[in-house]
Amino acid sequence: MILDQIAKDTQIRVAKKKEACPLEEIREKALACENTGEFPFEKALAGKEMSFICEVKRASPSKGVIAPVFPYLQIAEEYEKAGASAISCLTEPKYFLGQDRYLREIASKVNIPVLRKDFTVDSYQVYEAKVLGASAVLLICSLLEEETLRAYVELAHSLGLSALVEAHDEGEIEKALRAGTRILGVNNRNLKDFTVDVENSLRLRQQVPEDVIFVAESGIRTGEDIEKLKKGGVQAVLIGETLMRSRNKGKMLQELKEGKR
Ligand SMILES: O=C(O)c1ccccc1NCC(=O)[C@H](O)[C@H](O)COP(=O)(O)O
Repeated sequence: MILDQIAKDTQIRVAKKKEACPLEEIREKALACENTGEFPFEKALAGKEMSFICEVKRASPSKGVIAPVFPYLQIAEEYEKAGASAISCLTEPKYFLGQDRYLREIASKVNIPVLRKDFTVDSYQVYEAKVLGASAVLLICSLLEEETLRAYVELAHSLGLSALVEAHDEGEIEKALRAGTRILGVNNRNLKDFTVDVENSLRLRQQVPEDVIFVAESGIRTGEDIEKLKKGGVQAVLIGETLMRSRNKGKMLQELKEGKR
């Protein structure tokens, strides 16, 4: 499956990074960063209204290049201005054409929290996310053993980072909850055939307790999708392609928020 290939390549990427800046060094840098213990990402999603995590994404394995022109800072600012709750920034370079610097620059430019969207397979990446200025990291259940998942959730929390733990099915939701997640994302994209179905979030919503923030991820295209998810008790949505392909991203976000599109 594509996820296994991405994970293998990520391990190689992290090993190279460790040669340039060893784990102990990145750990010290992360510990030297400000930690107010306030968890801005979690706070941003915890309101009564539906929260919008808007993604800055150049490409993806399923869609190829989505944004041949990629003014990432401008996009992030447009999202913020249009009322995004948080930004998701891809840093994976091979399949998503992401860069660490996109995250660093965006996090220092906007006043809303930024999620580091990467394929976390090593604690190194959690420390690195903190150093880059992220407020949250993505942890994908299927990439991590339960004990490792728990350890990374705890590590993120100890650094003042939130963890968005991503699940695809009932079993992974149970695993995420046992690992102590406070924010659970259900990915509507089937990573075997890349089909998307927002019903996946609605179906799995019942399994997640009310005190855990529930995020629906992927394949969200219309105001109708948003309304359906709202009615189903979903607190936040993560939207990438629909916004990235729009010529006027701010307007698109506003219309989605109003349930118009
Ligand atoms: O999108 C892919 O092709 C993909 C393939 C393998 C692993 C992850 C993948 N997507 C990452 C995401 O989760 C999305 O970027 C995110 O949920 C936004 O989805 P969308 O709104 O459909 O762009």
